[in-house]
Amino acid sequence: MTLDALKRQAAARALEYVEDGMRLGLGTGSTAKHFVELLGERVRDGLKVVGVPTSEVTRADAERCGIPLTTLDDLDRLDLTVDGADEIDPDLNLVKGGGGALLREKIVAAASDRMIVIADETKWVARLGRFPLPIEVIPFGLAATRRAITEVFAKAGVSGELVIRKGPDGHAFVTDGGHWIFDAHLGQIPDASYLAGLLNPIPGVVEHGLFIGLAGVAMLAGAQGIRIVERR
Ligand SMILES: O=C[C@H](O)[C@H](O)[C@H](O)COP(=O)(O)O
Repeated sequence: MTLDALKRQAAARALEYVEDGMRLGLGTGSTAKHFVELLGERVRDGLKVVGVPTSEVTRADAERCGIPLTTLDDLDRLDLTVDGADEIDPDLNLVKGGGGALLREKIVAAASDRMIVIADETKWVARLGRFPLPIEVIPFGLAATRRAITEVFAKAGVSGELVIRKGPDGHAFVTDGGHWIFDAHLGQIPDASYLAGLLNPIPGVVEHGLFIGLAGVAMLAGAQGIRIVERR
C-alpha cells in the first residue's frame, strides 16, 4: 500500500470521531487534506459541522469540498481538531510545520477541546528532531533572532544548522502570516518541552513547530492496520 493510501486510512479513522454539530479545526498538509475530502463527502450526505481552516490552502480545499467555514473570532472553542504531523513521539509531542502552517495550526489546536493527529507510521519516532524543526520568525532583525535561537539551542543541549526555508521561486518562503521560517537541523531533541519553553520568549520568534501536550490521540496507519495511541 502506498504512503498516500495509509494517510487516507488514518484520515478515515479520525472521521469516525466526528459527530453532528461539531466545530472542527481543519489541519494542513497531505494527510489532513484527505480528512477534509472525506469530511466533505459526509457533509454532502447531510452531516452538519463547521470548520476553521489552519491555512489558506486548507480553506480553499474545504470550500471546494462544500464544508461550511467560520473563524475563531466567531467561536469560543472548537470540539475537535484533526491534523497531520511531521514527527510524533511516544508522549504525543509533535514536530509540525513542514508545510509552513504551524502558527495557525497551533492557534487552532490550542483552541480545541481535543486534537487527533493522523499520520502514516513513518512519522512515529522514539525522539523528536530528525525532521528539521520549523521556527517561524519575523524577517526584521533576522540575524539577532538567529543568534538568540542559537543561544537557547546551546542551553537545551542541541545544535545544528539554521536554514531559511526557500519557496519554489528560490526566494524566502512566506507563511500565511507574512513571516519567514528557519528550519533547524538538530538531529535529535533530548527535551522537547524544555526547548519549546526556551524558544517561546525570543522576540523575533513568532512560533515554533514543537506541539507539546496538544495532541490527545494519534492514529497511525501502517501495513498491519491502524494503531491508536492515546496520550499517557
Ligand atoms: O505545516 C504543515 C503541517 O504541520 C503538516 O500537518 C505537516 O507538515 C504534515 O504534513 P503531511 O501530512 O503532508 O506529511
